[in-house]
Amino acid sequence: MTLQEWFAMQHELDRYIEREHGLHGEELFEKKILALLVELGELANETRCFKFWSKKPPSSHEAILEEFVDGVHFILSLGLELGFSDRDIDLVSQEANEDLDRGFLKIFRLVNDFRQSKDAADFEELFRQYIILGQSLGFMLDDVQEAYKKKNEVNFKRQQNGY
Ligand SMILES: O=c1ccn([C@H]2C[C@H](O)[C@@H](COP(=O)(O)O)O2)c(=O)[nH]1
Repeated sequence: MTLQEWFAMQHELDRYIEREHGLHGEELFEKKILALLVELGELANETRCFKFWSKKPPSSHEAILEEFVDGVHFILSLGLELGFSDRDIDLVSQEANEDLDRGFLKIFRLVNDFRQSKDAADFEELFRQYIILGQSLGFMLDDVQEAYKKKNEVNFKRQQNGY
């Protein structure tokens, strides 16, 4: 899937949600920023990477991947809000974070930087670093795109079922 196809899938879902909830023209940027921060917290919780006080293991690889792609939805959606969907962002890298906690904290900071600046370069850096966080969790870009497609479909069904 190309990046343009990825944005197009998100665009369809966002438009469906907006129609379903009568939100056409509503300012959703800040809500989507908050939603992304919440998803990041949920993702960190599933990995349990920061829970030095607990011996419980992390959630399954699948559960963590599903949380991860929730975040991808909101990143794409934020890019669409600001008209960045035609940008050529190179998401392919071999990088991974050496320390997961710091990887998460970096994304929280990048989300806030992007919230303030609404700048294309900050958006691209956020998207790239989020993909690198995924690689640190063991997800290659292809896994992420496949899981995204599945969750996108689930999101449509949820809307159709009165979520
Ligand atoms: O405008 C929106 C609003 C929500 N979602 C998707 C992203 C996540 O996959 C899911 C979040 O749903 P919860 O399970 O957190 O309610 O909804 C979008 O793609 N676009």
